Amino acid sequence: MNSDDTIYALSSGKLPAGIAVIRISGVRASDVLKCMAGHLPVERHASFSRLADPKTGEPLDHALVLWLPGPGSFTGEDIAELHCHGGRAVVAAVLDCLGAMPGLRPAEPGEFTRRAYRNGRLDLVEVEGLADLIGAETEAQRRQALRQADGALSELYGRWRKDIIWARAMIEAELDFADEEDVPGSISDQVWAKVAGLAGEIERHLERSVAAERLRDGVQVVLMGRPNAGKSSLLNALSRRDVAIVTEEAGTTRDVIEVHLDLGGYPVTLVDTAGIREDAGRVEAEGIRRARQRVEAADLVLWLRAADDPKGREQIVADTGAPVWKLRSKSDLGADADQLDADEISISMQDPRTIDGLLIALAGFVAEMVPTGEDVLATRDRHRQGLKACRHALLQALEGEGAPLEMRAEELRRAADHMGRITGLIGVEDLLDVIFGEFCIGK
Ligand SMILES: Nc1nc2c(ncn2[C@@H]2O[C@H](COP(=O)(O)OP(=O)(O)OP(=O)(O)O)[C@@H](O)[C@H]2O)c(=O)[nH]1
Ligand SMILES: [K+]
Ligand SMILES: [Mg+2]
Repeated sequence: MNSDDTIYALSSGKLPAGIAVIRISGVRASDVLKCMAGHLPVERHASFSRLADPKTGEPLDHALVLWLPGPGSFTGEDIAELHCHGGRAVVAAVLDCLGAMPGLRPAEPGEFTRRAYRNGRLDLVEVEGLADLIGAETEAQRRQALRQADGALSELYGRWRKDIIWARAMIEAELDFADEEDVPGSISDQVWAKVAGLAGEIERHLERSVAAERLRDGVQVVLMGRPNAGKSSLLNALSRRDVAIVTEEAGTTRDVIEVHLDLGGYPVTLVDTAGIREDAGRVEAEGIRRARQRVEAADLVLWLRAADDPKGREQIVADTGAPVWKLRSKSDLGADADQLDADEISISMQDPRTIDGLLIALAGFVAEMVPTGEDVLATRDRHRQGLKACRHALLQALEGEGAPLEMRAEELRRAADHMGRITGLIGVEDLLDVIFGEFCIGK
């Protein structure tokens, strides 16, 4: 794979579609337009053109074409866009012609964005924001991803890195004067006070970022309970879809089933599990093991006991640090309301109001867990690891009081490097394949 090739790909979605957008990036982009559309349009103006096979002259389609010369384009290279009719045969014919042109080859997944990164159009945090924006399923996710893609998080990390570099420069300047006995210590005191302030700021940022990661990945709500408690029925009702199989047979669900919900703009992953019981067969036992595993990562557990199950009460709720909401399911089957424990919520598939009530309560819970407002927060484990390492180096520098200043300055250099690695300014080659592999072809 040559990174200087001109690359092309279908950048729009599944075919057939009304319109298909084919994107070409690289030095040969202008030749593509001249050969296939017969002319190079005015830059950044859409023009209507007849596309033809450059070899045979055979007409292929009528299309809107765009000429977006670098370096001000998305990739920083010359870009041509062909907005053709979205028929499978149309797109196949155009892609065939592109493939037959020398110096052109199909793009790898994420390769357009990779070039944008290489050409300094985006830093790594912005690239990740872009991936999140494409993956965003809810309104709150979209807002958070857009802020990140627009550079708000990069700006914060860039500012912190500059502050650290400044602190190091000041300390190193002090080193140069170290021989002179009566240099007042006040400048270095100020520098260390700033470093301490920054370490505190990073710590608070880390604390709040847990919520941002929840928003990115979705709040995990796990349904548990004995077999036949009505877990799969509840999953279907909450998601208003027929996702999980429901039968009167105990042990119907054997595997973990996930549904993604949008609750008031916030993403929720609802997880249905195998009913927990001791005398399960092999497959079911494996399902129960997986259920217990999922509960470890849960943000909330909904524990169901059926109103007509005398054993329901004995069942011990699984090991979890998450809050547990106790639901008494099938309440239409339980005769007397006094059986309801004070901390139980009563639900029934026969009464849609109970499901609506539960949905509202869930939406409230989820809204509490995810960040509010326009906070700019770390959204990934990668950011968190980098920030922790940076903060650790800052603390080392601060605690080194009495140690040679050279060593403390070296810790500051490390701290700045950790920060630089988050945005991709420093030594990230090993990360690139993972990050760009997240994208689809055509982005
Ligand atoms: N009367 C009544 N029946 C219900 C209610 N909810 C579920 N059921 C019935 O209870 C049976 C079991 O429901 P499921 O949703 O499969 O229960 P489950 O907890 O997923 O069961 P397993 O996957 O086997 O652990 C089915 O026959 C459902 O139709 C309810 O609110 N009222
Ligand atoms: K069942
Ligand atoms: Mg089930």
